[in-house]
Amino acid sequence: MAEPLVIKICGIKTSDMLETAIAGGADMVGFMHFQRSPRHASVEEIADLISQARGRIETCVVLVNPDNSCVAEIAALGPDWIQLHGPETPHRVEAIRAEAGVEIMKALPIGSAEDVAQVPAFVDIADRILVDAKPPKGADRPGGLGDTFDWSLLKALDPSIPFMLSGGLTPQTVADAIKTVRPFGVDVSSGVESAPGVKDKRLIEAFIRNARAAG
Ligand SMILES: O=C(O)c1ccccc1N[C@@H]1O[C@H](COP(=O)(O)O)[C@@H](O)[C@H]1O
Repeated sequence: MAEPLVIKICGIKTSDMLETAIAGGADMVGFMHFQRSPRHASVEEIADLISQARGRIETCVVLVNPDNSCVAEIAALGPDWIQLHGPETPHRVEAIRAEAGVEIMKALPIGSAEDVAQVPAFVDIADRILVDAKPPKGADRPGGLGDTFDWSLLKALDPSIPFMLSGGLTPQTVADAIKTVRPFGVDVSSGVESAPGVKDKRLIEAFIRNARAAG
């Protein structure tokens, strides 16, 4: 039997929206710890959210090219996952994984066939691969921009490599994405917001409902 689709709602900042994701049936929530993000949450806020979520839904803290002290501070909060969403090399991902002692999801930006060719180098190092839209030149952050990418590029990926899909997904597009790309899971942030950093209960519920129906 096929594995059930993993649904991740990312950029949660409030207790209410965490409850919405849990009640809606998401598998995983993400908390951003990156100052330039409109979804940034402090270490203290993330600690409270992880406590609220523990044993109810998987938690993931998103970091961008973190130094060792940041990794240690976040790992001490006991998330299930750390998502690395910066230009971390395979060597650095390996070191962070050893340092953190939690599962690592490596986000990889996709904008060309060359980007897809980078994916296999991370497969045996990260616990999970997340593919995302490559940000435009000059973007102030490497993700969470609501941009999508040409999913047909992923046809070049070895079909035995499981991955999660992100990048501009919305309640309206997630079913098509699942049917077209056949990812292991889906991840959304901007597409379930009414304004940057402001999650919308009805959009979160609709995203989960539509993803489940398609997956
Ligand atoms: O959300 C952000 O601001 C962000 C900043 C830096 C790195 C990653 C970020 N977001 C992650 O990007 C993907 C896709 O997001 P979207 O659905 O296109 O908005 C997702 O994992 C976000 O959590």
